[in-house]
Amino acid sequence: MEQDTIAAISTPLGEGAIAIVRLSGDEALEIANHVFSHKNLTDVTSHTIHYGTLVEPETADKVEEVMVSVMKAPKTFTREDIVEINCHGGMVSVNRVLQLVLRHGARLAEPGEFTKRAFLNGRIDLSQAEAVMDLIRSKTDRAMSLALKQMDGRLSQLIRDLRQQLIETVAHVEVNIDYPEYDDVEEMTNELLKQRAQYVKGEVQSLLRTAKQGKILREGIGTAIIGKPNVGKSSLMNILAHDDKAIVTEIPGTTRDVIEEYVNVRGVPLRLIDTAGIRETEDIVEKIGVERSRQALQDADLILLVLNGNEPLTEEDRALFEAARDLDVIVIVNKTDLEQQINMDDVNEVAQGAPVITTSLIEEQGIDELEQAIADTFFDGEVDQGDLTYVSNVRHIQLLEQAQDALNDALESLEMDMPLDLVQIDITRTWELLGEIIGEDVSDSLIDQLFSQFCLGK
Ligand SMILES: Nc1nc2c(c(=O)[nH]1)N(C=O)[C@@H](CNc1ccc(C(=O)N[C@@H](CCC(=O)O)C(=O)O)cc1)CN2
Ligand SMILES: Nc1nc2c(ncn2[C@@H]2O[C@H](COP(=O)(O)OP(=O)(O)OP(=O)(O)O)[C@@H](O)[C@H]2O)c(=O)[nH]1
Ligand SMILES: [Mg+2]
Repeated sequence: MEQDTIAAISTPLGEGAIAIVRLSGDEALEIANHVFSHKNLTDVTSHTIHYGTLVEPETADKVEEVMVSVMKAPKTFTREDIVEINCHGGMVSVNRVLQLVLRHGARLAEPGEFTKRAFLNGRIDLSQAEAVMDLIRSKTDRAMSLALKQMDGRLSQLIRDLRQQLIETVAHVEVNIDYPEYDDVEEMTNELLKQRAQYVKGEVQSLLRTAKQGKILREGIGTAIIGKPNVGKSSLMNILAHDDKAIVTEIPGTTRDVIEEYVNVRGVPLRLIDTAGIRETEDIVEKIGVERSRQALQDADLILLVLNGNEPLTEEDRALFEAARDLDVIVIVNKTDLEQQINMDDVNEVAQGAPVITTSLIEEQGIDELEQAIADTFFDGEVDQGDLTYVSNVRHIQLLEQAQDALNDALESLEMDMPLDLVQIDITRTWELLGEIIGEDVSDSLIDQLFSQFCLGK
């Protein structure tokens, strides 16, 4: 495929030891060679790196001292010729190098265009390309492992197998209709279709079942720590994060704003949010903080509701339970090192079956039990089934749900002995929907939109 040569800065902008300007396309080598002195880059062995200087070709003015990697098609990231110029990391240096190659025949790449070329040139499919973006955005170990698996093409392979099954079924039905060998061909075909549709539906459903965990592994569980002022919310944040991120003092109303931190609890990634203690207040700053806490509570997947065991349960506490009513809640009765004033029967009653854990955060008591309760809530006690293929991408989940609907339509038509060509339409539709996950038959505008979400130089 004839492609113009693109260039971009592929490392983050800012000061660093080294920065990379990457070129991809038919003229990558020529362009780089044109501004490189010391050596002819067009006849070096592929996948080698070369020391030299970049110069302004007209004036021979030195622009930068660099290392240049040469990777010839097709065994490259884009399947095109790639040149990577390793220059000194600094805003001016790297921009100079980029400007130099742009002035000598390269075009500035769009966001995601390198990966888009890898897709268009068939090195990876769409779900693998999306995984590249997920990998870059990963904020937890788990999220990264998940992205890596998807880059491997696990999901793609599964989807391909299912599509193969569907297309074979369609072909089978055609043959049966066109060349009926037996008298009861209608019935047999009906039976075959039913079996296959059921099988594919089962696979689609089991993929969808991983979606909740996939989303969690990807984004982390939005976990809000709520409670009255001074009960120990920030102390809990710090203990789970193994870091003194939040300020802890004996003054109620210490936390004024929402503090966020990614933490890993027994393999469960949490996006932990420490909030301002919720109470009626006249202090303007605190008031805003309290409002944000209420918002955080709305957005959360899991609530850690902290109570002070050294005080009786108050109306304010009960109001918090009310606010968290329909969410996953873990109740923490803190400060067990002090005299117990709270009535545990009351707590268990308002908890309505939610786990209740007692802790002394100051003496680090009860932390294990709490961590276990968090893990249990989301993985039913078992952490990670390593070989599951997770779907975590919203686009994929939507397509799978639509495929499930189409399969249900097909099965319903079969149940009602509808004409087989009607069933075929639903099966073909399923085949198309699954194809969109891996990028077969997707429109240019969808492709543009997906890749534009990438960062520059990727
Ligand atoms: N300097 C640099 N480091 C980088 C990248 C890069 O583009 N440049 N990558 C950018 O994301 C990642 C590595 N990803 C890559 C993925 C595939 C191929 C590649 O050439 N694949 C060929 C053949 C590989 C071989 O077996 O030799 C292929 O699949 O055909 C290269 C890099 C991370 N590190
Ligand atoms: N005795 C005792 N004190 C604790 C315990 N946990 C926290 N504290 C103390 O309680 C006080 C308040 O703790 P924080 O973690 O700041 O409480 P908070 O809920 O974040 O408070 P606000 O941000 O003001 O809403 C501090 O003096 C902590 O040292 C505990 O288990 N036992
Ligand atoms: Mg606090």
